[in-house]
Amino acid sequence: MTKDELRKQLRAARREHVAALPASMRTLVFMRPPAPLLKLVPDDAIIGLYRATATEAPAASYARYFLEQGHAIALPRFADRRGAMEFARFTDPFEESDLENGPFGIAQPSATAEPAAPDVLFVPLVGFTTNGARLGQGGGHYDRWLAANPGTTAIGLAWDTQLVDELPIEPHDVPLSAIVTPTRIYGPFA
Ligand SMILES: Nc1nc2c(c(=O)[nH]1)N(C=O)[C@@H](CNc1ccc(C(=O)N[C@@H](CCC(=O)O)C(=O)O)cc1)CN2
Ligand SMILES: Nc1ncnc2c1ncn2[C@@H]1O[C@H](COP(=O)(O)OP(=O)(O)OP(=O)(O)O)[C@@H](O)[C@H]1O
Repeated sequence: MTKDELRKQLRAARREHVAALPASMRTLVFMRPPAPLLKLVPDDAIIGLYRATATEAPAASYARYFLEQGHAIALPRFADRRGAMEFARFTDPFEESDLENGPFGIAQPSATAEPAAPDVLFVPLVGFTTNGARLGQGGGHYDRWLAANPGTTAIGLAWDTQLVDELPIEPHDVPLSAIVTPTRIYGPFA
């Protein structure tokens, strides 16, 4: 199957999976990072997160958790749809008062928010494999950012239905260090 065919199938599976979850359940998963993964997070690490869409694994509790642990939080920001992805500080994960509408229909830090490059980056995904391969939205945003910032530890957050046996891998695809689902931790991979 091509990446586009896989995306179509996996997005549909993700939508159905989330629609079948009671709203109360959706808010109770991904409450905080599992202990084995915290070993990948240095005390002074800047934590990159994302502002989840309705069907992605929710990342809001992680933002609040890491903020309370004293970490700086950063979210993706785009000047416009064609621009490169950068990261900027997210200081209010409780009220989200410092976010504004972004070009992909995803809230993002305002243009005046201070740039900050994550050391540990939690990423959304469309599909993943047990050994850390990742299929994204197809924009190449994360792959390009990770190629330009090679020291970054990238960790996927996903629903279990996003697991696939195999993904077509291209040379630019950057593997994940670990993936967290509501039932499992895959990795950390050496
Ligand atoms: N929550 C979130 N934030 C993110 C990403 C993401 O995947 N999820 N990105 C990852 O790169 C970057 C934004 N880039 C994006 C590139 C393409 C599409 C996109 O094609 N979205 C589909 C909708 C897919 C669906 O929800 O079924 C679309 O607009 O048709 C979205 C974001 C950074 N921020
Ligand atoms: N490091 C890179 N340098 C230049 N182009 C890149 C790089 N990484 C990815 N691309 C380009 O981005 C496009 C999308 O790539 P791909 O289908 O692998 O995206 P994805 O992994 O699903 O998306 P994302 O990384 O945003 O989650 C492709 O045209 C690819 O050539």
